[in-house]
Amino acid sequence: MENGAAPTAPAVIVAIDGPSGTGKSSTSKAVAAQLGLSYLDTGAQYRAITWWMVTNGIDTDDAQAVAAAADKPEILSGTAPENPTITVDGVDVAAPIRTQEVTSKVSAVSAVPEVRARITELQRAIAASAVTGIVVEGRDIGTTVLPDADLKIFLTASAEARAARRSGELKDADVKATREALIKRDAADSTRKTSPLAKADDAVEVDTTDLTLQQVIECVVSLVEEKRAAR
Ligand SMILES: Nc1ncnc2c1ncn2[C@@H]1O[C@H](COP(=O)(O)OP(=O)(O)O)[C@@H](O)[C@H]1O
Ligand SMILES: Nc1ccn([C@H]2C[C@H](O)[C@@H](COP(=O)(O)OP(=O)(O)O)O2)c(=O)n1
Repeated sequence: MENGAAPTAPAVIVAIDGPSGTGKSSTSKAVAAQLGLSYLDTGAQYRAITWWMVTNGIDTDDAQAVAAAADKPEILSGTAPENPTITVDGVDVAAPIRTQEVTSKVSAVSAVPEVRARITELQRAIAASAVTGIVVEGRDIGTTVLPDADLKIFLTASAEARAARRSGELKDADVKATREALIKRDAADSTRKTSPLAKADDAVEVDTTDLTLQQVIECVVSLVEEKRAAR
């Protein structure tokens, strides 16, 4: 090493994909915090662009109108795992991107190729600038956004477990209705033409149905540490 500087570990890139309610966000944030890595919630970016379309009166079922507006909003993600942030044109949208309206429209907006191209470019730039590394969670991170990630995880869980977890987060939620909405969104996300929700061939699949969140976090931390030790 020149100037006697301590050797620094190369940045580690972790991709975590899977359907809704499998534990991607909670696991990714905790793993990133524990290992001193950045954290990116790519679902929040798709929700943010969907929020912008809704707020600006764009018909989200009109793919051409969505495509034509795809490069208009400026979407910024703060990647500290203890305090992830998201703004659109300078407005904090952390709360409004979680409404039922945005949730019901996000699959249609995120299926539009121009939207995916725009958001994928943002995601790659954020990953490239993460000094110690990053945990990126979504649907197509291991397959499309970061195919050279050091570690790819694909989380799964039964529809029952996922619906129970999601409805536990929402006041007055009906588990049956939540389960139906979640299955419908997963089907739309898995069958779209452009980079659908899919497990990469080299991803490690973890079924979280009968695991506690803590167990899932420990499992992923061990897998990252194994990868780091092997380099
Ligand atoms: N293994 C688990 N066991 C029980 N609850 C979990 C588990 N993993 C996550 N949760 C809870 O389920 C809900 C959805 O988790 P989240 O991380 O948002 O999933 P995703 O990002 O995959 O949609 C959260 O309330 C979270 O605390
Ligand atoms: N990499 C990604 C991440 C999310 N999306 C789309 C598809 C998802 O239904 C929405 C919302 O994702 P988000 O992770 O916030 O969804 P959850 O409600 O946490 O399951 O965004 C995507 O197309 N590609």
